[in-house]
Amino acid sequence: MNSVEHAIQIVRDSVKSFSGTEVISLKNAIGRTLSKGVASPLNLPSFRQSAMDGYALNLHDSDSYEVIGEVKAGDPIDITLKPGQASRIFTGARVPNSANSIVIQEKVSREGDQLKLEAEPKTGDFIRNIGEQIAKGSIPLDKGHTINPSSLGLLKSLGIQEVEVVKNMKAAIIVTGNELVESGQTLKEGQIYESNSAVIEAALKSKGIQEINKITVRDNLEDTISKLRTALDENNLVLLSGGISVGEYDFVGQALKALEVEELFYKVLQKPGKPLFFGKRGGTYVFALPGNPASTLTCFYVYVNLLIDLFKSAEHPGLLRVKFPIAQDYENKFGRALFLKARVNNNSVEILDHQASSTMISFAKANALVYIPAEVTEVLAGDLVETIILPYGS
Ligand SMILES: Nc1nc2c(c(=O)[nH]1)N[C@H]1C(S)=C(S)[C@@H](COP(=O)(O)OP(=O)(O)OC[C@H]3O[C@@H](n4cnc5c(N)ncnc54)[C@H](O)[C@@H]3O)O[C@H]1N2
Ligand code: MOO
Repeated sequence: MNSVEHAIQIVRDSVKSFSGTEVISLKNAIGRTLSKGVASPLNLPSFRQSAMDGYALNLHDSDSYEVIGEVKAGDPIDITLKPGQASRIFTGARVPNSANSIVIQEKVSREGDQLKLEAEPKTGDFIRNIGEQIAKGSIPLDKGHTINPSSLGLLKSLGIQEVEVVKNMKAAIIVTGNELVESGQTLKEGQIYESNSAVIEAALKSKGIQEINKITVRDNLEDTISKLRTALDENNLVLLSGGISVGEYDFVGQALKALEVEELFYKVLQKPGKPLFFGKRGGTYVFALPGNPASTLTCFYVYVNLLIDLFKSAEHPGLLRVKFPIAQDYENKFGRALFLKARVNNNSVEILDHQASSTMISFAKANALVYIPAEVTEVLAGDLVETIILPYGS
């Protein structure tokens, strides 16, 4: 059976990054990856700004100043200060051209127009200079950067409204399983509420994928083949949920064969997610994700997430992996690599209860997955373990 490392390498080797680009509105850009660096159209700040509430000074040799005016944030005025004169000023306000220092209001006493300093301000104190954060024409964000809330804020502060990004994948989610029922309906004996498609859809959206087709198939070969065929023709990423194991009603494997999807790997020595399938047909990538909910999401984070990043040439493909000391002893009795739902707390990582592939309870509380290689049978408290940081962990 494939090792985790081999399977990841196959994903890496199979992906051709996509060269198509498009210009999109910044408000739709979360999760999208820049196809070229963004040049700043202005200096940030574009005028000298006060970093504090206090007084703008034209420095001289005494600690006494005369206050001759006031500048609030947003005021366009420029007060001319002679040496020894000051202006009341507030955080974010334009510093008068003639001022060369700001003193904070906690360090002065004021009587009428007379100001007495209780500090020795130096030239440049609390003044944010023009272009100090970002110089006009410089490239604050490079090609390959994936837009997140903070980079969205940065681009907004530069007045940028559109960005050029790599075209993203168009995805289909195919859900198999006769036992599955949409929420809102009454469950009959033997039925469960369908949840994987919502999980996969949310995870895809957070990767900036907006075109997502959700398809449901019955557990029969004809329906699976016909809907899979259409999905393969119309998308470049097809994610199937369930039906990939060895049961008599698991038709996904047969349908993939019938439609000549090239198998790149099937089955990985891992828990959860052993029956994971990865293949390709033309320019379409296909994952058959094992149906157990925690298996589906683990496989998404470890493999699908990586593929999407590689496809759009993201600067840092895949989730961040770091080493943490493990908080407790942990035995690997399975002879498979483990991805364990875990929480990083301060300086260690704790494995959570409820690791079964069928439950999301620990996943919901996790902020990381601990990776234990297949050949490691036991880790002891304090050992460093590879820890994959989850995007939604909080
Ligand atoms: N004899 C064997 N049986 C199984 C093996 C095996 O090696 N030999 N492998 C087990 C492993 S490991 C896994 S993982 C599962 C994966 O099987 P499938 O991908 O075929 O998934 P299903 O059988 O369709 O479903 C498994 C489980 O998950 C529930 N499920 C499925 N889809 C959804 C959904 N969309 N929303 C919520 N829950 C879902 C389903 O009801 C089942 O309980 O196979 C083992 N069996
Ligand atoms: O590998 Mo399966 O995903 O354990 O349940």
